[in-house]
Amino acid sequence: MIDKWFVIINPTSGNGTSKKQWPLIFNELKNQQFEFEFSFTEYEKHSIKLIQKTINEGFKKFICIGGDGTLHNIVNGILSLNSINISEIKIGIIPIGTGNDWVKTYHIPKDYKKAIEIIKNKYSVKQDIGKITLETLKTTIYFNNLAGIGFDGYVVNKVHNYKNLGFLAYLTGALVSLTSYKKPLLEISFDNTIIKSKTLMLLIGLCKFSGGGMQLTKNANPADGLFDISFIKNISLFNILGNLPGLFNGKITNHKLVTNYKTSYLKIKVLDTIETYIQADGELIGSGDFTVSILPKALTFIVPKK
Ligand SMILES: Nc1ncnc2c1ncn2[C@@H]1O[C@H](COP(=O)(O)OP(=O)(O)OP(=O)(O)O)[C@@H](O)[C@H]1O
Repeated sequence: MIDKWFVIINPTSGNGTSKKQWPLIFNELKNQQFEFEFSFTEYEKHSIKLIQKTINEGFKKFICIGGDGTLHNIVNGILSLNSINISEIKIGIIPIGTGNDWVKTYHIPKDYKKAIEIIKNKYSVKQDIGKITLETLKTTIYFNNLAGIGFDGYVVNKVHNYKNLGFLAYLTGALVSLTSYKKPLLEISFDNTIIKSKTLMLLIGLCKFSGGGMQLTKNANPADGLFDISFIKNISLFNILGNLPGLFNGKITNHKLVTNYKTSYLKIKVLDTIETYIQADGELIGSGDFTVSILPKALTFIVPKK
């Protein structure tokens, strides 16, 4: 086992801010007596390979410098390695992304010096992880923040056009997408419930925030062994504009058009031919039928002490 940290930097995250800030972060890590090695990601999803390689070399402590997509890839790299003792692995985060949604649940600050101080303190929590199995591709994808099918996936598909708008990128993407999106007919089964309906979106949450700070699931708790589900049949552009603050302060989950559930397993079937978009942690992962199950307290993250 190697006691040094391994730092993974996505130089493209936050519209290139990671790359610009790296020399400052490097110096701060040295000043704070961190012993570490590091690597930049060189292409999409490279952090999956990087983390697997470094785990195989014996590293157990990681620092992720990037946004939600980089963390998502790191989580996927770890969980798809079957042969390791995952409980020994710890992940700290210096958030430099566009949305930076996962860190908001834990109040990890964007200021890199404060984020490094938190990592140095090494206080950690175990968090639930979601596991998605896509039926057509027979692939498994893990998520640590929130997944969804429908309009939110459609927005993720468009949002790269607006990343230069920072945290407003997701809201802008959503407003621009509302007129062109077509609702698929879904069958959503969990526990003793079956919902068959045209669906604007189905959100499957572990943590509280998504879409650049929006709160679209109710009472999300990342370690209760349950997903927080929001099912939205329909909502008009007019309704969204009228409820704009509610998207960010969580009040939207009380809207009569939003239904909330808690469960640990769901099965989703697409009953028509309308194209579907499934997103996990803001990354588009596929389409079609899928199942989602929870892995209780599967991964350890370094967070501020409450
Ligand atoms: N060297 C690279 N070149 C191109 N893309 C990369 C590279 N390294 C990583 N990526 C991809 O960059 C994407 C975006 O990264 P990330 O989500 O961390 O930043 P962001 O989009 O700015 O932030 P957020 O997800 O918080 O909005 C990820 O899907 C990842 O696969």
